[in-house]
Amino acid sequence: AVRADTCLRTAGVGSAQCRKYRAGGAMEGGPKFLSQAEAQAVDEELFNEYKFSVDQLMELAGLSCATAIAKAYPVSSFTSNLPTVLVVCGPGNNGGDGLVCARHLKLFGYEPAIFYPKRPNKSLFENLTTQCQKMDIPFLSEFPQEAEVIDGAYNLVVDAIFGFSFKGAVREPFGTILSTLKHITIPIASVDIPSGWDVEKGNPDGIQPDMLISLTAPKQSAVHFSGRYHYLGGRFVPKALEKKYNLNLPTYPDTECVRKLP
Ligand SMILES: NC(=O)C1=CN([C@@H]2O[C@H](COP(=O)(O)OP(=O)(O)OC[C@H]3O[C@@H](n4cnc5c(N)ncnc54)[C@H](O)[C@@H]3O)[C@@H](O)[C@H]2O)[C@@H](O)CC1
Ligand SMILES: [K+]
Repeated sequence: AVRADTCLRTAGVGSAQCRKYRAGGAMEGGPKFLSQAEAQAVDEELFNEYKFSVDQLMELAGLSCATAIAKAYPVSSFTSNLPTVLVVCGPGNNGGDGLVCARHLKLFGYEPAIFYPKRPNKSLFENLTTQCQKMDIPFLSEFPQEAEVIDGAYNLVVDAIFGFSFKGAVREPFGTILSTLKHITIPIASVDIPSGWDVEKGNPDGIQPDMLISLTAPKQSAVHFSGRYHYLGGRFVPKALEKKYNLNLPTYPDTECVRKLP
């Protein structure tokens, strides 16, 4: 859990950010911020004990991301002719969330394009890819090298490269991609964790997204998120599992699949 001393070190005594946290873990009255091991344990339990399938939870996760994006960046807020969005997908389940998110964004009236350079040889990801292709969502064959090209062609970048299983130094081609994303001026919406950030410690030299959609529960690195919009999504956690891990999740409004966090 996030400790008050981490908060004191990074935000300073008496800062608004610091006062939000208390020793031992959670934000005052708010959700617990998970370590990498806790996030992986909750994940395993959802699949092994509660018998959810990956497809099920990925669909809800990706829908949450598209919904949160539509709330923070409605199509009408974009100034360009077309509501274009670039969705960058990584090699694991975070990338799968990105594919689902792109499909729902298309249904919500956006014009997503996907860059998906490392595709796992599994039917789950192949099917999600086919669904997007058949919905006329273009897949880019190359990543734009210049930040200005991305700024000119898109209104928003969805970062679905790495989630809670990211470890160590970023390997190619994602190092180059993240370096370019550090220089764009359009907003980045990160799925679960800003890619390239240590799941617990963050990364002060990494990308600085404008939006973070924490799935299931925020991870410890979310303390370092300084963008405008922090949403919680993934409204699928059974009460007994929430209790076991002391997740202290906030309630979602009526039938919403996301909620804004302070
Ligand atoms: N537990 C949950 O509650 C759910 C999790 N979901 C998503 O699943 C994500 C976790 O998915 P995964 O466990 O598949 O892992 P990730 O998608 O976080 O990443 C794993 C992939 O990244 C690669 N990788 C790791 N470190 C790297 C590095 N330094 N350089 C280059 N490549 C690296 C790994 O080889 C692997 O292919 C979550 O963050 C969330 O987005 C959702 O799909 C559904 C529900
Ligand atoms: K991400």
